[in-house]
Formats: sequence, C-alpha cells, structure tokens
Amino acid sequence: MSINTTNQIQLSQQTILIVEDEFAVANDLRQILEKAGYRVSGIAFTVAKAIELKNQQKPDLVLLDILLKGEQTGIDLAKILGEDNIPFVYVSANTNSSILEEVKTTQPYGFIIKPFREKDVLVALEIAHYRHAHSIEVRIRQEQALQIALTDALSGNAPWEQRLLKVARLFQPYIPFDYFIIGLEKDQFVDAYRSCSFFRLGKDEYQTIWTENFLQMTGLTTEKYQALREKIPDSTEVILNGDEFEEVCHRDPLKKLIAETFSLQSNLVMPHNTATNGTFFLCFFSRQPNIYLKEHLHLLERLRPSLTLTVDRLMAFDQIQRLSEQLDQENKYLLEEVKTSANFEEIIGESSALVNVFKSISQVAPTDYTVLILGETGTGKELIARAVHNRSSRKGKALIKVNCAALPPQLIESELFGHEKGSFTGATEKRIGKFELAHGGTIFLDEIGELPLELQPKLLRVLQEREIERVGGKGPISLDVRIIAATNRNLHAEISAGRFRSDLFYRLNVFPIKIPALRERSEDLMPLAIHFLKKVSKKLGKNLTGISDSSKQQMLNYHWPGNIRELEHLLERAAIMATSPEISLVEPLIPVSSSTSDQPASESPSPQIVKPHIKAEKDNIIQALKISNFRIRGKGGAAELLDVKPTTLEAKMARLGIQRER
Ligand SMILES: Nc1ncnc2c1ncn2[C@@H]1O[C@H](COP(=O)(O)OP(=O)(O)OP(=O)(O)O)[C@@H](O)[C@H]1O
Repeated sequence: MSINTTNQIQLSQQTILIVEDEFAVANDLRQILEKAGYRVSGIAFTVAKAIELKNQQKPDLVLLDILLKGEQTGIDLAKILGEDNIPFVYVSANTNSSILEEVKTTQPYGFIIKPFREKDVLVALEIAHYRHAHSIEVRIRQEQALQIALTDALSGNAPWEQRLLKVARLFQPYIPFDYFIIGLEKDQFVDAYRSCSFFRLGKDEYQTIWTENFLQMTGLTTEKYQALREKIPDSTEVILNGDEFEEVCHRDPLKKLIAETFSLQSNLVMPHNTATNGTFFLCFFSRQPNIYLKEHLHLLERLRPSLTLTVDRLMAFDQIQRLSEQLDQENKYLLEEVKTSANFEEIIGESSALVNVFKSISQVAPTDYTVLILGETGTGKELIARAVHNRSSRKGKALIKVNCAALPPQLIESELFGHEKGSFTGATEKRIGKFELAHGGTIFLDEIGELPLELQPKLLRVLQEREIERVGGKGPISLDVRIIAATNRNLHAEISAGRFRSDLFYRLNVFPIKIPALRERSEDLMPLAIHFLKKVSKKLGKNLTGISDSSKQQMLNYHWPGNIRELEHLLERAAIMATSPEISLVEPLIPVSSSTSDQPASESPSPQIVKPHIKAEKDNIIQALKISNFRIRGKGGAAELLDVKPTTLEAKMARLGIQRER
C-alpha cells in the first residue's frame, strides 16, 4: 500500500498520543509523526499519565507500548481505550505468544515491532485510520438497522409478549444477556404494556417470565413482592459488574432475588422516561461477572431517542383507543339515559331548608370532594347530584349513574370495574366498567347503602387509591373520577347492624348534603305542584291552569312519604283525568293524623288508599318481622319465614313503608 498525498494531508490533521516509557523511542516516534504532519498530543510513560492526557484531549489514535513504568500495562490501557472507542496500535518488541494472545483480545488496529522504520510507523497508522473509519461506518449502518428493527418490533401488531421477545432477540448479538427485563413500570397503562422477563435457555431459546410466573418460581406472595418493589432505588442508566453488582443487590432485595434465582452476576440498566410519566425499562443481566462495557451503555444511549419515541407513540395510540372506547360507551350510556331518565333542568323550591342545600352545592361543586347525599326516597337526591356535577369543572364530561341496588349480584364487580376478555364464562369481549367510563367526569353511586358488604372494600380502594382493577386484569388502572354517593338509608344504623363498613362511610362522608323531606318544607309544595302541572299539561297538550282549593288543602295536610316523586305522579294522574282547566285529585289523600304508617314509604305511586290485599301483605311482613325480632337475613330471619329473598323483602318493605328497625 502506498501513502498518497491527499491521505497524508488528512492524516496529518490527526492527533496522536504516545504511550512509551523509553524516552529515546518516544522521541523517535514524535519526530517521525511530526515530520509527517501529525500533531502529538503528549507522551506518557505510565498508564495513569496516559489516562490523564486522554481525558484532557481525546486523541484520534494512540501508539502504545506494552510494558510500561508502574503496575499497569499497555494491555490494561487498551481495554479502557476500547471502551472509549479510541483506536490504538501497539509498539513493542515483545512478541511472545501469551502476550500476543492477550493483545488480540483487546482488538488493536495494528502492531509495530520494535525496532521500527519510519515507513513501518506511517503505514501502520494509515491502515489503522482506514480500519477505524470503516468500522465506524459499519457500526453506524448496523445501528441504524437495529434501530429500525426495534421500532418495527415494538410497534407491530403481534401480542405484547411476542413483540418484547423480538426486541430481546434483536439485542442479544449487541448486548449479551442471560436474563432480560423489558417493558413499562409505574404507568397508568401498565396493564397493556407491562414488563416481562426473558430467561435464556439456549442459543435462541427463551422462557417468558411474567410477574405471576416469577412469584411461582420464588414462592413469593404478591404482598411481599410489592413490598420488595417499593424498596427498588430509583435507577438511572448504569453498569453493574462483579462486586458493584453484589453491593447494589444488598440495597435492592428484588434484584438480589432475581440474581440468586437465575445465578446472575452483572447487570446493565437503561430506563426511558415516557411522556405519560411511566418508565420503560431495559434491564440486562448476565451470568458472567464483568461482561458489560461502556460501549454497551453508549449503544443504548444512542438508541434511546428512537426507543422513547416509539414507546411514547404506543402510549398515545393506546390512549386514543381508550378514549374512543370510553366515548363509545359514554354515547351508548347517554342514549340509554335519554330514553330512561326524566328531564332534570330545574330545581324548584324557595324554602330555607332548600336554600341551605343550594348553598352547600355551590360550596362543594367546584372542588373535587366526595359528596354524600342523604334523604328519603323521592326527595331529589339525583337532581342534586346532577347539580353538583353541572356546576363543577367536570361538567363537559359524563356523569355516570350507578344504582347499587339494581346491579345483578354476580356482575356487580364487572359492571363497576370492567373485565378483560375471557376473564369469566360469558366475558366474550373486553368491557370497560362504569368507573372507567366516568374517567375525567363524575360517578354517581345511588343507593350506596345497598352495596353488598363483600364489594365495599373494593370501593374503598377506589376511593383511597383512585385506581381500579378490571376483573381478570393484570394491573391497576389510575382514574380521575369525582364520586357522589346517595342513600335513603341511615348509614349509622347500617354500620351498627354490620351491613356497612365504617371505613367506607368515613371516606364517603366527606361532604354530606342532607335533603329535607317534602313535609319539612311545605313552602315548596305549591311551587312544585304548579311546576309539575305545567310540565304535564305540555306533555298531554291540555290547557291546565290550576288546582282546586279542596285538593290543595288535602295536599297541605298530607305527609308525603314518597316525597316529590309522589307529588309528581299524583298530579300526573289528576291531569290525565282532568276535564276542566282546574284539576282535582283523583283519590283523596289521607291526612297525617289518620295515616297508618308512622314512617314515610319509599317508592309509593299511590299511597292514598291502602288497598286490602296490600294491607294483608303489609301485616304479614310486620308479623314475620316481629317473630324474627326484626332480623331480615339469615336463619330464622323474616325473609326465610316469608320464603322470599332478603333483597325482595327489603324492596317490599320500602314500598309499603315498613320501618326496618324498631
Ligand atoms: N326540587 C325539585 N324541583 C323539581 N323537581 C324535583 C325536585 N326534587 C325532586 N324532583 C323530581 O322528583 C323526582 C324524584 O327525584 P330524584 O329521583 O332525584 O329523587 P331521589 O331522592 O334520588 O329518589 P330515590 O331515593 O328514590 O332514588 C324526579 O322526577 C325529580 O325531577
């Protein structure tokens, strides 16, 4: 090979560090290099000095003697230069085979045997330069190919596990590992893109290890595992070889357990922070103690931008999918709502009791506090819940209503929290639950006092952690939901009776709003009656203008156990039957003094006359309650005596206005 002039000029701009402890040889080299136009950045007699000079100014190439002053040899220095990707050429008289074997492991760019001629040095330098430039080009091309392959693997359509396995396989030739953890940690989408591990069994054979498999292998309980996870120190990119690895294992018991289970001795960690505040981890482990080098880390650093971008894109797609799913469900829900619910545009009433309720609404609505609405049946609890939602910043999002009393017992959990496909017989499709549907908005848990005891801890968890877990799901999902609950039950009595958890009550009872019964705000009676009359006239297309005096009088004397709903239904019936603009009640209302019930009835569309068969049923129930000492459930309870389900009995009691405890 000849040295042409153009190359000579290019080479001459290069800086060379000479590491040689014989002054005469070092000086010779300097003269040869400077004559050829190279710049000599320094001469070092020891490895320590060489490192110092290299750190001050990174040379383009190093000429390196093997045996140097001090304990470290040129071979030790060569390893450091290799990690920094600085090419080097040995200059030595030492050619015995054991040294040459060691020299080869450092992958030098040449070897000049002493004594040398000027030409030997210059040719060796030019070849070294050519090889290094070429290897950089090859490396860049390989890395670009790797980057594209990794992006393709992660964003493909295959199941998540297969995508991760593909990534693991792509990494193996570049960063060798025996155990590899990859995936998302601490992210709200953790369920979809959660991390898993691959344990290398053979050349291209891997065993997938999900958390549940790891727990099985190690005999760890989920609680213990969570406790260990909490002890994981925040990690940045790091190489942990040999002793350093052992030392970190003392501080990180989970890493220690992984190391012991799979006999691992070194580790390379590279976390990527995602745009959704999660961390996408690449964590390589090897059974060899000193395998990870700076160049591995540098490769990961170079790949980091494209990997982070790919993961962020995945998250964004996922989020879009979740939102469109939520929108879809929300639409279905709202369509259903429009069909089934009344028009809630106005709250009528001027009584001081109701004005206090209005005050409470305006105080609490703008906050995110949980609201507990208390009041008899038909007092307008749902109306108030909607008012709180509509006056909050969440009004643009959905208010999802859940009637806890009407949920089918076997499906209640799935209704509230959703389920994954195949999580139980009949779960043919993935379904998002009411809580997820309410994400960003409000959930209204009506009849909260009826929520089965076994489900109460799950609701408590949502209130505490603001996260849910789908039935059959693999991890928690964080939610932003405002909670409004309502009940017509006396929750203190429910707690005493062991039917309601006190911790759940305290979580719900953050801001209670008590809605007074209609009989406690008689000022509101006539305005409400006129309001409903107008509404029903419009609906029926009749010209109805007023209520007869005798009917008004009866209404004022009545105690309204079914409250406003009862009033509404009463006026509806009267309006349907009306033959003149002034309506009269169809049936007489029994005034307070002669009422048979001492307690307001629930759902009571026609409480005016207690018909004989209803009376008989009521007497029967009261009799059974007396015998069972007012116990509804369990052996010898009233439900068993009457041969009905306890929930049916409770519904009947509410309908007939039978008080539960005496
Ligand atoms: N102040 C009010 N102004 C106008 N309409 C009202 C008012 N309060 C209640 N209503 C109407 O009365 C009916 C019953 O109200 P709502 O369903 O909100 O009661 P509730 O307390 O939630 O009943 P339940 O305990 O049975 O679920 C609804 O049609 C509602 O629109």
